[in-house]
Amino acid sequence: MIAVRNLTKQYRDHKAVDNVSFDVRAGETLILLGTSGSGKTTTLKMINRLIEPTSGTITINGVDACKRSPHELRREIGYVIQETGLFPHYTIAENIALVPRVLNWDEQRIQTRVRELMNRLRLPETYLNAYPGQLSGGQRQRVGLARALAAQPSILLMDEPLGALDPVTRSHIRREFRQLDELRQKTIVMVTHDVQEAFELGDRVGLMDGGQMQQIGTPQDLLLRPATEFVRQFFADQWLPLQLHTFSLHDLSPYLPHEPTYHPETMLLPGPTRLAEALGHLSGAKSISFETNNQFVTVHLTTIWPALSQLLERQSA
Ligand SMILES: Nc1ncnc2c1ncn2[C@@H]1O[C@H](COP(=O)(O)OP(=O)(O)OP(=O)(O)O)[C@@H](O)[C@H]1O
Repeated sequence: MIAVRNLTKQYRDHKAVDNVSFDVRAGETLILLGTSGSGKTTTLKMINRLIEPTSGTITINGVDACKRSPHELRREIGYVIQETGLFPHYTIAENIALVPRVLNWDEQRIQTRVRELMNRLRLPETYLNAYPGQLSGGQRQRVGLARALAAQPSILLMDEPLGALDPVTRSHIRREFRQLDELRQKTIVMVTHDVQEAFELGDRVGLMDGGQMQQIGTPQDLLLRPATEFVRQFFADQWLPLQLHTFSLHDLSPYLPHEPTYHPETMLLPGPTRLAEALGHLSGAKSISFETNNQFVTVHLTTIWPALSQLLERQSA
């Protein structure tokens, strides 16, 4: 869907982005991760031509992005930024309706779409006529996302969309993002410097440094098969929490004692639930269960840690 080839952006004698190539498949979430100044935002902004590349190509659905009008391109690609970029003197409804109005949708269709998005993003309809200043940071962030989704773009670019929020709200909204059907079907490129966020939301992660792509792969690839010493070091101090975000209850299954009966009083979770989330549930319940290969597996606090240690040992062997 998006093919980036040998992309470079040069400012005087400094290469902000240096010969970067990657693909983003339809429906995939690719996270651009890296320290400050590593070239993530510049790469993202070249995709919708907010920044023009010095050299290299970007092809979107088989068409060279540089051969298209930037305005037309940006109408088709949703864009979410940290400060949300909401217009303070427009109501929430007017902010969300911005692109559909530019595209001349009829008023009834706009109203229906605005309400639909507000419902999906859990924004009460009483906020329709409120102004951005009357909302909390987390709510404004949801409005920013609703605005980017309004005209149903197939591609969404997000630059630190949760960067301005406190850690608790951030992790809450992150969970909501993952569960949102509207986002599941989108091709997403998202910039963050938060490693856990990258591992939680990314199908694949591209780690950048000094304008170059150091490695691109699944979270497991980066963690367990680092291409360079830089990649290994980058994740070293968060190795365990990242593993918990990488592996699911399914992955743990071979190392858990399989009890013959399913305890109906336990909390039932889907098998793909990541271990970090499963542990969160387990801390508030005696046990959790999940289904794998047509049988239920029950997990207790006393059985999860030995199983996890075996799983990690096997992975790093
Ligand atoms: N307009 C510009 N003129 C000159 N240098 C620039 C310009 N924009 C960005 N740079 C430089 O290019 C490099 C990459 O910047 P970029 O904003 O892409 O990094 P980033 O990884 O997104 O960082 P952050 O996480 O801090 O936003 C930085 O060294 C930055 O100073």
